[in-house]
This record gives sequence, structure tokens and C-alpha cells, in this order.
Amino acid sequence: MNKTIALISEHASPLAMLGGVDSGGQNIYVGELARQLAALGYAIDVFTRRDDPKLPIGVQWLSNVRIIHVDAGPPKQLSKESLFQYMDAFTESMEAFMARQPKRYALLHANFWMSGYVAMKLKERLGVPFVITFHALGKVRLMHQRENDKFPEERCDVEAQVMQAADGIIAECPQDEADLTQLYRADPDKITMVPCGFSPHEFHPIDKAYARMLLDMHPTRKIILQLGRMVPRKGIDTVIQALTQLRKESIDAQLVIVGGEYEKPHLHADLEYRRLMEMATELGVADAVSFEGRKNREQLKYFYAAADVFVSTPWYEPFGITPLEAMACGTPVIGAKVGGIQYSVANGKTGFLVRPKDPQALARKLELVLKSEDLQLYLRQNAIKRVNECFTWKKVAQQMDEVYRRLTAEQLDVKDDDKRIIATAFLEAADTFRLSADSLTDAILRAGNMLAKAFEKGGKVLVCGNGGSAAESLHFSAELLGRFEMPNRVGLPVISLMADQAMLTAWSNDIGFNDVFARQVEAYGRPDDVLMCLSTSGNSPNLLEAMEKAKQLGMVCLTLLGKDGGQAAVRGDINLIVPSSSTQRIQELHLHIIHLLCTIVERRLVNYSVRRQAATLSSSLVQAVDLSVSQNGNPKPDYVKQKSDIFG
Ligand SMILES: O=C(CO)[C@@H](O)[C@H](O)[C@H](O)[C@H](O)COP(=O)(O)O
Ligand SMILES: [Zn+2]
Repeated sequence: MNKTIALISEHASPLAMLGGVDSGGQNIYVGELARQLAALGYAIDVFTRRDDPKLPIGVQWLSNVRIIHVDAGPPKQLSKESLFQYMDAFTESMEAFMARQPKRYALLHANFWMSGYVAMKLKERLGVPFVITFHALGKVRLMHQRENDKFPEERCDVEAQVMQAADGIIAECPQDEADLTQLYRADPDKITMVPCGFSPHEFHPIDKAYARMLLDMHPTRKIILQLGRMVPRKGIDTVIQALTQLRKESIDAQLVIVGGEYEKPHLHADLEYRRLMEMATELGVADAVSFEGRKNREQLKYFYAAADVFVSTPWYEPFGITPLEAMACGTPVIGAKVGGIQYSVANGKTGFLVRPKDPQALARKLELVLKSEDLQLYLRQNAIKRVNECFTWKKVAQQMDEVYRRLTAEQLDVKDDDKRIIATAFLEAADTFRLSADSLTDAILRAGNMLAKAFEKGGKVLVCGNGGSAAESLHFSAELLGRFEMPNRVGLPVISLMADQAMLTAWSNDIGFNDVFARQVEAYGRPDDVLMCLSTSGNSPNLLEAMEKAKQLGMVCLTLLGKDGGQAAVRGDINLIVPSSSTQRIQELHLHIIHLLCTIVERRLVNYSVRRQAATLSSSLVQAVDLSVSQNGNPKPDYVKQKSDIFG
């Protein structure tokens, strides 16, 4: 296979440390997805912003996975809220890098809205399809933390544009899918649900006593674990408040909080830590709350395994990887009924779901779980089973592989289909040309001669048609009234009946469309004139009425038709019926016939002028029988001014 995929993740590099304010789930998502996709045979380049001047352009992270550091804005740590202004530069740098690669990227997979912007621009420029995982949506974020949102205002608009432009959208859970379709009107057909995952090598059941021993934790005390980024929306205060309820019920439990900006909690620098600390003190439970600070990833499984229950009660959560990790380590989860948590945690089976910001409800479920070892065992077994069946990164990558295959194959299919359509149309056109050459040559000659004769006699041609045929009628008049192949001839009187816009619109508007052409035939038509009608169906009423009128005036009717010739073929004096049932092929042949008619007309007129000049010279008196005056009294035109003009 070995398709090359570009994962774009402007602010979250798999190489970055985890647990800080700006790093979290997305770093893991991109890193683990890249790792598993590489295992499936893809070559992966992860494009992320260079935030340190010392970073090399490319790092071979794993075999088949490179991390590419893209120059966009100053090469230093910046908050993700300030990055959008550098996304055009990101696009430029990434495009330049892509151009230097020997292999074309089959697909771009953008992560987060700003990378989506980059992918959208690259698709515009290079035509590479893209899929996007938003990880979080601006409108959802605004609903929950309007006052704290520091992203630029255009975020939601950009997200909507990206959804429009994307070839595929990954929803991480049913809630995400609902947000995409309901808040943004994203096309449901583009959306595939692929959850986040965990790695069983990293997170697996460990003996609780052993974990506690390693972490120096009390061997028997009830332990509630809260782990993840420490920002207000994670709802850690709800857990602290619930602790006071438990106290009232005489349940002695310790809340262990892992996460934050620093390895050791920093009272002055870490504001959220300070806020929570003060709250715990105020509520009188400070002695039951321990802040552990940020931990290395390798240590996390011991914390999960050491806990009796894991709690995650954010106000909202696009997916939430920590509940998966806890369940993988065999720890029941009590989670908020929001976002991906309500999907990953099976209520009553692997843990419980409670409303966010509801310490009472949380306390009740905590009590339930902490009081019953049997329930804990039941939840534990289900949790391990569920996450290993549904949420490993390997499974995620397999599902993503299906999406990629579909999108890259669809590109091929569409292109192949288009190619087939083009090839068929050419063959069809070639066939129609060949068949027409066989069946129409004589009729075209007759029509050309008839037109030339009409001009010779001082007559004119009125030409009309609808739509494409209207355009062809103009085409015909332009060739003859103007210039075709012969230089220096006078203009030939051809009037296209669709050229007078004011008349056409007024008449159609006031009286009707069916006699717009008949009306003009009545005004312009003379017995020596020809009415030429172009129609693919031969059944357009305005053409049929024009022909009726022309007949009444003694004009000749020439038709260019197709299919079975329709009603027009019954009325026409000379009918050129293209042997095809396809409107387009018929129109294409009509243009060809028009050119052939012009060729013949010009050739006949040259002969006529030469004949006429010769006749005038040899016996001007005898020829006074009148070559220069037509039947209806019009002077006959000298179409070619000088023989030498024609033959050089
Ligand atoms: O060019 C096309 C289709 O290829 C159209 O504009 C097409 O000419 C219009 O539908 C006409 O109204 C069709 O009229 P007709 O050929 O049946 O007399
Ligand atoms: Zn057309």
C-alpha cells in the first residue's frame, strides 16, 4: 500500500510534553494514530508548527513516521489562541515542503480548525483531498465558556468553510456528530464516526496494592482519582464539592488530583491549582485532597490502577481520553453525561454518568461505587472488556484506514468515471460525424446550393433556434454577415431572429413566446428568402410557427434537426437531420454543418461572381436580360468585388 498521508496538527506535536494547558488529547491522538497507521503500511508525515528554533525540519520519529516542523510565526511557544494569524505562512511552508517530496500525498488529515484551514487552502492549490477531526468545535466551546474564549472571532466561520471543503469529517462520538450537523449544518454523508483510543501497552490492569505501594499511597483508604488538564471547564471543583457530601455520609475518601502546569504544584504560578486549593480549604476537605502535579505518561497507569474510582466531570468534553485509560486499567469511571464521555462510559456497566456541575449526583454515585466491592468488580470487568473491544488505537486506525481508502478510492473512481464519460463522448461524436458524412453529404450540398442561390437572387436568410441553437443561429449570421474564409467579400444578408433582445423580451412578455420568430418572419420575410431553423427536437413551437409563416410567404424552409426530426421535418423543404439522439452530439454536428454550409455558399458565390464578370465582359448588351436585377426588383449584389481579391 504505502500511501503517504499528511497529518496536520498545527499546535499539537506528538513530541510535545503532555499535561500542560495547550497540550493534551490531540497530541496523543495524532501520535498514536500516526503510529498505528504506519503499522498498517502507511507512510505518515506529521506537520506541526516549529515552536523552538532548535527543532530540525524533520524528525524520523518511528519507522514510517516523520515529524515535520513547519515555519509559521516566531519559533517559540505561543498559545494556540494566537496561532491563526500564522496559518497562511504555515500553508506556504507546508506546500514548499510537499513540493520537494518525491511522492505525492494521497490525503491530508487535519486536526483542529486551524489545520483544517491549512488543509482547505492546500486542497485549493494542489487538489489533494482532506479529512478533518475537529477535536473541539468553536460553537460548542462558546456555549460553555463564552467569556473565557480567546480564539479569534472568525473561528466558527472558518470551521463551517472547512466542513464545506472537506472530503470527509471525523466525528469522535454521537454528540460530536450531532454538533456538526445541527450547529454547523455539516453534510451528514461526509461524516464518519471514529472514536479516540488508548494503547493497551500503555494502559492495562495492574494490581491495586502493587500500584499503591509504588506510589506510596495508603493501602486501604478509598481513593478517588481525577486526572487531566487543570482548567476550570474540567469541573474539578464539582469533585471537591462532592467530597464534602461524602464526608457527611461518613465516607472517608481521598481525592487525588493529577495534572497541572508543573511537576510539583506551584501555588503562585498555577492559578487553577490555587483556586481549587482555596476551595478545598474553604469547604473543610483540604486534608482529603492531594495535588500530585503533572506526571509522566509512564506513571499514569499506576495512578489509574491505584484508584477505586476515576472521576471526570467536565462541563463539556469533545471526547475525553482519560476515562478510556482509566477503564483500560480496570478502574470504574463516574463521568459527566457530556460529549464523548456519555458514549465511552456505559452507564451502569463500566461506571456511571451524572449531570455536569452536580456535586450531589456525583456524591451519590461515588457512594454507591465506593461502598460495594462487588459492584466495583463488576464495573471493572466490563470496563476492561469494553475498551479493549471498541477503543484501542489499533481499532481507531483500522476505521480511519477505511475512511482513507474510501476517500482516496473515491477520488480515483470519480476521475475514472469522468475519463470514461469523456472517452465515450468522443467516440459518440466520432460516430455521429461518420454517420452524418454518410447520410447528410448530399443534403448539405443541396442546402448550400439553395442558400447560395437565394443570395444570388438578392434574397436573405432568417435564422432561428432556442438555447444552444439560438447561439448557433448567431454563429451562422456572424460567419456570413461577417467573415468566414473568404477575405474581401461583402456581407451576406443573414438575420438571426434571436438577436433583437428588446423585441424578444417584449413580445414574449406581453403576448407569448410561440410566435416571437413568426412575428419577425412576417416583418422581414420575402419570397426569395430562406428561413433556417435549428432544433434538436424539431418540436419547439416557436420554430414551427415561424415555418408556417414562412410557407405562407413563399419562402424556402431549411432545417437543422436531430433525433427523428420532429414536426419541423414535416414542414421543412430541406431537412438536415443529424443521426443521433443526443442533444449535445446533435448540436456539435449542427455547428459543423453550419461551417460546411458557409464553405459551400462562399464557393458558389465566387463561381457566380466569376461567371457574372465573364458574362458582363463578353456581351454586356445581351446580358442586359438582367443579371443585376432580381425578380422582386432588388439589385443583385456583386458578392466578390474583384476576382483578384479572391485568388490573390
Ligand atoms: O444547448 C442546450 C442543450 O445542449 C440547450 O440550451 C437547448 O438548446 C435548449 O434546451 C433548447 O430550448 C432546446 O430546444 P430544441 O433544440 O428542442 O429546439
Ligand atoms: Zn448545448
